[in-house]
Parts: sequence; structure tokens; C-alpha cells
Amino acid sequence: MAAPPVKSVAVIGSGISGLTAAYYARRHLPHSTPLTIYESHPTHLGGWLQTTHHSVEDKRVIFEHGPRSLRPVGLSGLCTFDLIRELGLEKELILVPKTHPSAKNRYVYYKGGLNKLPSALLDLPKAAATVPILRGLVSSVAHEPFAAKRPEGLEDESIGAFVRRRFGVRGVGVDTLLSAIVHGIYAADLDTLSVRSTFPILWDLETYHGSVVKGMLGGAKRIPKDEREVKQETELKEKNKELVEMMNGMSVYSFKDGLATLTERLRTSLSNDNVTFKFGTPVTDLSISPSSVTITAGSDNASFSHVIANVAPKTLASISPSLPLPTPPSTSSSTVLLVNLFFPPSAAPHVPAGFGYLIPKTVGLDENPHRALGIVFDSHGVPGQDSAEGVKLTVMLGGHWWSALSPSELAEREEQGVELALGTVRRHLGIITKPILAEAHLQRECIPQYGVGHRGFLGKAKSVVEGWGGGRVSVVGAGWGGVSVNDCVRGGRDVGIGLERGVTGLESTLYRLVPHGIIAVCVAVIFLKFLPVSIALRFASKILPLYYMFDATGSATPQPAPGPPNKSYPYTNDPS
Ligand SMILES: C=Cc1c2[nH]c(c1C)Cc1[nH]c(c(CCC(=O)O)c1C)Cc1[nH]c(c(C)c1CCC(=O)O)Cc1[nH]c(c(C)c1C=C)C2
Repeated sequence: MAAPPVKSVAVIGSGISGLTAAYYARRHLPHSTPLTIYESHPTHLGGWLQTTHHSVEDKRVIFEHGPRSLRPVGLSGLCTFDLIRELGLEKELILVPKTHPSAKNRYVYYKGGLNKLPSALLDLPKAAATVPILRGLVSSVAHEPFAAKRPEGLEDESIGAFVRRRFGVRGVGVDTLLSAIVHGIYAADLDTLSVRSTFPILWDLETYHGSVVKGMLGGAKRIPKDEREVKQETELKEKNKELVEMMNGMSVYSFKDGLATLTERLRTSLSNDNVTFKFGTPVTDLSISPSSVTITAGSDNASFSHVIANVAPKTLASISPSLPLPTPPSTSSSTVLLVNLFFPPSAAPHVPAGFGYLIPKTVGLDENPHRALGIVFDSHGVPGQDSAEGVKLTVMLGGHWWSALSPSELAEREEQGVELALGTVRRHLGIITKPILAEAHLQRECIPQYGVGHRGFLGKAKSVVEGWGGGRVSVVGAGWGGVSVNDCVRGGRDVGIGLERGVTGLESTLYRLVPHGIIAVCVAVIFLKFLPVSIALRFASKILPLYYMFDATGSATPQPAPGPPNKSYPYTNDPS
């Protein structure tokens, strides 16, 4: 069936995915094609990319209330380069090299202290012998190649089930380490997330090599690469040569004025380019006819030839009653309490030069009474962003630990946010000084949870959206196929460019490998200890350095309407 001609386009939701889709649509369609963006929030645009600027004695401090850095890797990473180049943002970048302490020093809180994960091959023997969280893993890794074959017909399972099936339950366990990483990316419990949708590399290594460890030793060679991806990658590398070169050897990057630079620049570009923004207009209905899609937002009805929905599956289902969308295996999203703290030089605590630390699921309430998930040492993580001297931290709490809390209990946690964060840093890092700036933001439902079977859901959703929309409706955003900013940019770009072909937005999510090789790296680190040096070096060249260890891009764009709209609770440093 030929795709219907594009005459007018509406985008529902102004997160990074929606804005990127609008941007590329604008660039690819005739200038006369009208484009309208609906945003339910009255003023805020950009979804979970939320940067605020603060002043300390006339010097600047930047707080990120969502993602804070991006990882320059993979096809999705190249898509973000393309957007940066298009927007002329190259000079606004802050690059963090892999040699920087924040890239090399990554920690997990375990057994009452920070466990430094090794960053180089030579550190491995010592680390495996002395770091408590690494010690027990050796036998698990040695066992993995001999684990029983995957049961016939198993299509997906939780990350926890996969890891226990392959690595067994010995000592500290690979699952303990992985639970910390899952906290840092999804703020979730590894026993509820789909391994195929969150760490597809692990599933694929088992499929094509019969073992994760064996597959890694073979350089994952047998895993087939999608031809479309290879072609797109080659084209993007060519087009963005300078940025590719500039990012060579970099661990992460951000912007001088924070990550919201990206969404702000998109807004400026779109505002100057025949795009109408409708703020404060939640879309309540989406209906389809053979010749158009009609959007109802409050008392406003408007018809478009095409609609791009930057909303999660459950929201799309609720606004489109005639769309027979299957129910996703999980409709929940993690809620994270983010507390930003800034300590002036006179009260600057000592924190190790590093990225920060994550807290595994097995750390008990006695050691982690406020259910913190991890702490980022921002002043090390993105150096040089603030002109004010001092120490900046972000404490992240809640996530799956708070999934059963009522809205009023969550609001209570937000009100107590700064105290909970200070209690945590006192307990873990011995920090007793007071910050000069402190803000708590409860980011409600900010990270979608891909439940077991999510991939199967996407396959069905694609045919349903195709059949229902007839090439007029596409979906983008973290709720579907990848929670990182890079994934969102990639999804938005694919749809913006592909509107005339009638894409659903779910084409690439079905063959996309979300590049989370994190566990593979953890496993490798331990395994290396037993290998002859020559094999180890070959192995290491494939998978080291350890930048996968909870670095990378952030998420996310979905609804409900996020934003600075959230109340923030400033902390007054009142000695009384
Ligand atoms: C609201 C808090 C968030 C937590 N995770 C994400 C957000 C927005 C999303 C996220 N964080 C990371 C990734 C990996 C992406 C990839 O390309 O592989 C994703 C999708 C990695 C990450 N985790 C933390 C940081 C600082 C980063 C780097 C990117 C970023 O700036 O977000 C720290 C961290 N994030 C969360 C917790 C609990 C945590 C703890 C230290 C939750």
C-alpha cells in the first residue's frame, strides 16, 4: 500500500523524541507543510531533559534534574552527532576523555564501602582478589560456558532469571553487580525487566555462541548485523566525520549550558520555521478516518494528514479508543527522586575522584535506609561546567523500591528529599557539612520498564499501528524502543525522515540492539583473571575500557507531563 501524501503533521509531546522527529520532518518536507506540536505542560518543553542554572556569589552552578551526559557510541550515538551538527552545537560541547578520573573510577557500594571497579587490564588480578563485590564472581564466570542450553521455546525472561540460569548462584553473584547497573539505568529491579529488551547482547551471545563468555571471546562474530543499520552507520559516520573524530577517545559528553541546550536549540530552530507550538493542551482523543487523523485537545479539534505520537503505549491506548493496541507486559515506569546538592569550598566534602557509585539490590535497609539507588559525583562527571568552585552531587532514590507507594507517600518523600539525600551521604560517605544549594525533584514515571515479552509486544504493536493508522500514525519515545537520549534521538530522526514512507517508528526498534554491554564487561573483567595474557589482550581489546559501567546517555521523553513544573524544594542552609 502506498503511503498517504504528507500534507500536515502534528506531534503529540515535546520530549527529545518528539522535537527531533519534528526537526527532521521540517528538514525533509516542503516548508509550506504545516507542523504543530502539542505539549500538555503550560510552559516546559523537552520532557526529562531539565537543566536549571543557579548562582553562588555571582558564579554559576548547573543542576541537571534528569540525564546529565551522553555516550558517544553506536548508531544511536551517531544520530545524536548528526543532530548536534545540524543545530551547530559543536562549540557548546564539553568532552570527557576516557582517561579522565570520572571515566576510570567507578564504584559500587557494597559491604559498607565503595568498591572500585577495575578500569584497566593490569588492575584486574589485584581487584578480583581484594574488592569484595568482585571476589565471589570468579566461579560464576568459570561456570557459565558449561551452563545448560536455553530451554526450548523460551522467548524471553527477566535479567535476573537469565543471569542466574547462565552464571548460577554462587558467592556474591553476577546478579548482585548487575542489580546495581540496572539501578543506574532503569532505576528498576532486575527481576522484572526483560533481558531481551534491556541487554539484548547477552541474549544474542547465548543464541549465536551458546554462551555469553564464549561469545565474547569470539568477538561476538556470529551475531548478524542488520544491513540497514550498517548502511545507516556508514552514511552517518561520513556525514559527521568531524564530530566522530572529535569524540574519538571520549567517554561521555555534555553541553556547557547543560543537556537542555539540545531541546532549547531545537525549540528555537522549529519556532523560526513554520512550526506552531500548542502549550498546555493535553491531547484527549486521537481518531482516524480514511483521509486524516483528528486530534482533540480540550475544546480544540484539528485534523492532520499525519500524527507522530511521542507518548508511551498506555497513553496512546487511552487516547485512541479505536486502536486495538495489545497490552504491554509492563505498563509501569520508575519514579526517581533526584536530589541535587552543591557544597561551597568552605564546606566541600571529600569525595573520591570518580563518576559516582551505584547501590546493589542486596544492600540492606540498615546500610541504605532511604533506598538510594546511587550517587553521581557531578563535579567530576562533567568537569568545568560550573564557574563556581565546590563539590556537586546528585543523589538518586526510590525507583522500584517505591513502586508500591501511594501518590501522597511519594509527595511526602519529595518534601523530605533533601534530608533523605543528606542522610544517605552522611551514612555512606561520612559527609556532615551542609550544602549551599539543594533541590529535590520527584521525577514521576520517568523511566519506562520493559517487562518480559516487551519485544513480542513491539512486533504486535507495529502491525496494529500500521493497520490502524494506514501510514498516517507513527510512535516515538522511550516507552517503545530504548530509554537513552541517543535512542530517543534515533527514533525521532527515523520517523521525521521516514514520514513520506509511512513508517510506524517501530521498524528499527525490532532489530535494534540497545548497546548495553555492561554485564558483558563485568563478566569479562572477572574472567580475564584466568586467561593467558595473549587471549586476555584480544578479549580486552573487544570490550574494555569499562566505560559501559553505568556511564552513557540518559533517557527519556514520555508522559505524564514532566518538567520543571515539578515542585522543587529548596534547602535552606540555616544553622538554627
Ligand atoms: C532520572 C534518573 C535516571 C536514571 N537512569 C536514567 C535517568 C534519566 C537513564 C539512564 N542512565 C544511564 C543510561 C544508560 C544509557 C546508555 O547509553 O547505555 C540511561 C538510559 C546511565 C547513567 N546512569 C547514571 C548516570 C549519571 C548515567 C549517565 C547518563 C546520565 O547522565 O543519565 C546515574 C544514575 N541514573 C539513575 C540512577 C539511580 C543513577 C545512580 C547513580 C537513574
